[in-house]
Amino acid sequence: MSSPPPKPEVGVGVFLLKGNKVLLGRRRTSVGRGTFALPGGHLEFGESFEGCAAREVKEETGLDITGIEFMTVTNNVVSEPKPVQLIAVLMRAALADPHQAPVNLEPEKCDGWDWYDWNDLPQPLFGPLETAIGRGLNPFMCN
Ligand SMILES: Nc1nc2c([nH]c(=O)n2[C@H]2C[C@H](O)[C@@H](COP(=O)(O)OP(=O)(O)OP(=O)(O)O)O2)c(=O)[nH]1
Ligand SMILES: [Mg+2]
Repeated sequence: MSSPPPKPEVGVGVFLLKGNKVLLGRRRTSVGRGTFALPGGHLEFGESFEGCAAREVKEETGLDITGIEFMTVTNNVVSEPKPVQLIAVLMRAALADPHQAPVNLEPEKCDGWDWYDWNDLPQPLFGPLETAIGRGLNPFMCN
């Protein structure tokens, strides 16, 4: 008998904006390894999207964020290294302290954080992020 398909995962990703730049880090984890993605992670039981965004950014970068707003939801099936359906709630936010610098607090998951010009994003982007931007998502535009 074949095993049942895996349950979809719910994640929250954060466009952290500074001037015309966005914070990205290259993933070391198996899903999307080697691609540039937003800080973020899995929604915990009972958590709000804003709460998850603030917690994950703090855990991964040490940064405190403010002005956290919902942008959109993505829904992707990734087949490597194993099939998984990723539901990502994408938020945007700003630095609470514009002088605070990111620290790579989970080096087993990320090569390091850096600010990238929105008009000159690094490649390759994490698939679900690439898809959302390719559809016209722009966190610098009002919605
Ligand atoms: N970080 C991040 N995750 C994203 C993006 N787009 C997207 O679909 N996701 C999905 C992939 C994962 O299924 C989910 C959680 O993100 P993650 O892979 O960074 O999770 P994590 O290890 O930091 O989380 P955790 O288990 O420690 O809570 O969100 C994105 O741009 N950035
Ligand atoms: Mg993460």
